[in-house]
Amino acid sequence: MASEREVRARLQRAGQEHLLRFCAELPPGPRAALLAELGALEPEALREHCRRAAAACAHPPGPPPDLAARLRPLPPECVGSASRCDPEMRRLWEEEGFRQISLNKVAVLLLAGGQGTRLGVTYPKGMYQVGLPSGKTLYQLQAERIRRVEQLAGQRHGTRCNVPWYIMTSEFTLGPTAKFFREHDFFHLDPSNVIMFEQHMLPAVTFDGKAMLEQKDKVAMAPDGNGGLYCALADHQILEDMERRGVEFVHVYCVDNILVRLADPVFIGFCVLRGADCGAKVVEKAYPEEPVGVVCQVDGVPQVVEYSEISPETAQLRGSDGSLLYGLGNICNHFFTRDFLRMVSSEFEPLLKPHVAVKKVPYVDEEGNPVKPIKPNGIKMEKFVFDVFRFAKSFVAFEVSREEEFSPLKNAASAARDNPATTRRALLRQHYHWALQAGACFLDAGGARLPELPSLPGNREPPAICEISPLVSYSGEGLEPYLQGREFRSPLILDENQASALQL
Ligand SMILES: CC(=O)N[C@H]1[C@@H](OP(=O)(O)O)O[C@H](CO)[C@@H](O)[C@@H]1O
Repeated sequence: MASEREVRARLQRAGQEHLLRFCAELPPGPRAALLAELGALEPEALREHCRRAAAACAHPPGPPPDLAARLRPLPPECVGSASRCDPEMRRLWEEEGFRQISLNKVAVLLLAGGQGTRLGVTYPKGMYQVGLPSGKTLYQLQAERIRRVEQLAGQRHGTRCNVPWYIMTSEFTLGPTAKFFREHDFFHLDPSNVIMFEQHMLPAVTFDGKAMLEQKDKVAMAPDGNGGLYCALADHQILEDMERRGVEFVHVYCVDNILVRLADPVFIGFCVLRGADCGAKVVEKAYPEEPVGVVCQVDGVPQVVEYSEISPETAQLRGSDGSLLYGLGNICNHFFTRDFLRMVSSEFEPLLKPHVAVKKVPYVDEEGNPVKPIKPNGIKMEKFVFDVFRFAKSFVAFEVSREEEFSPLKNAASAARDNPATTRRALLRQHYHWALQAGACFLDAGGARLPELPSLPGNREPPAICEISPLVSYSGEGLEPYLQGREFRSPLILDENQASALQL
């Protein structure tokens, strides 16, 4: 381990010697921990990181002044749609997706390094359960969708196949996530097909370019954003692992969308048949200020303009048909070929510009007292996963229905949107709808038929509670043998046991 003198010399080179100001008074254990943490920071990179953070912060906040003039909607030929296409076309995409899955060429990759600050939990978001009757967490729903999609592909092609699950965690989420998976027996997935790896952390920086101490013996560190993926892929030889397994196509997604379709065969098939190296699933934005990035072109190349970086005027622009001009909302579900990921990790990653987030960062003051700031005091620098779209040779966007595929858990219960209640409702409405489509009928306590969904406002609870295990149905398929022509009273929990009982 590096000595204090060595660490001090390195920090001097980075202009960050103040990080050692409490070192002399620390007991041996914490002192060694601090020196180890600081010794791992590469001086030139640290200097550059702090310089960039302060420089970026010196610019006025908000979108770059010339951005609006450089934006264009994506050309229609780059955009496909799952909901507004010929059903035969959709069938072909799905068929192709299943074929690739059955050949073990598809993996999923979860971005799960975030801290869940908005949700207000101290554990990884994937461990959250939104109050479904089954009590399932986001991780469990995702694991079960993987198992079901493997099963469906296997049945179609008479094979046994695997969809490896890569999970990018951070210093905050790796320990608890790994423990949670072990405690739940990997949700009956083969542990050798669940590969966790860690993204980097970067110091938070003051407005004048000084890395911050969170405690006397600990630097205030934050994950380097979901675009930290590309460094992490290289650091942990993940692409080599994919190559060994024969994976060619990767579905990258973020943890919080309760309706996420892992390795969605329709999306995979669409991207593969289009010959795309990079793709993004989108939904139509619900309203101009919705906090989703928009997929569009900047200077003629595909890009996502994040919700924090688009001006309200641009967000409100409408086309001649009255719809939002920049209305393709990014739902953080991306398709990449392994080749594309290799190119990005080995060549283009250094070109990704970090984005600046000004945040409230807990720190210790000059006397060493811990302070919880009430206003933003520090800068976190994050790379964004979608910033690589501009390097694609063939980029496509794929529009899907919000009701079927997008309901993110971002906020605590007190927020009006994207909270535990809205995500639970979105899933239960979907399952109620699937059950009706499969020919089920729900009765109220007095035995009268309950209504179908389309007549109900979007924000209402479904008339009856129906939760369908992903192990029984991935996207509404295959439910008729259990439900057709049958009457149910709320709640109907259709898990594997109930399904077998109903089939008898
Ligand atoms: C950097 C990044 O990936 N931002 C994504 C991501 O936003 P967060 O607010 O960071 O969760 O998810 C949104 C969809 O839920 C998507 O619209 C947005 O562009």
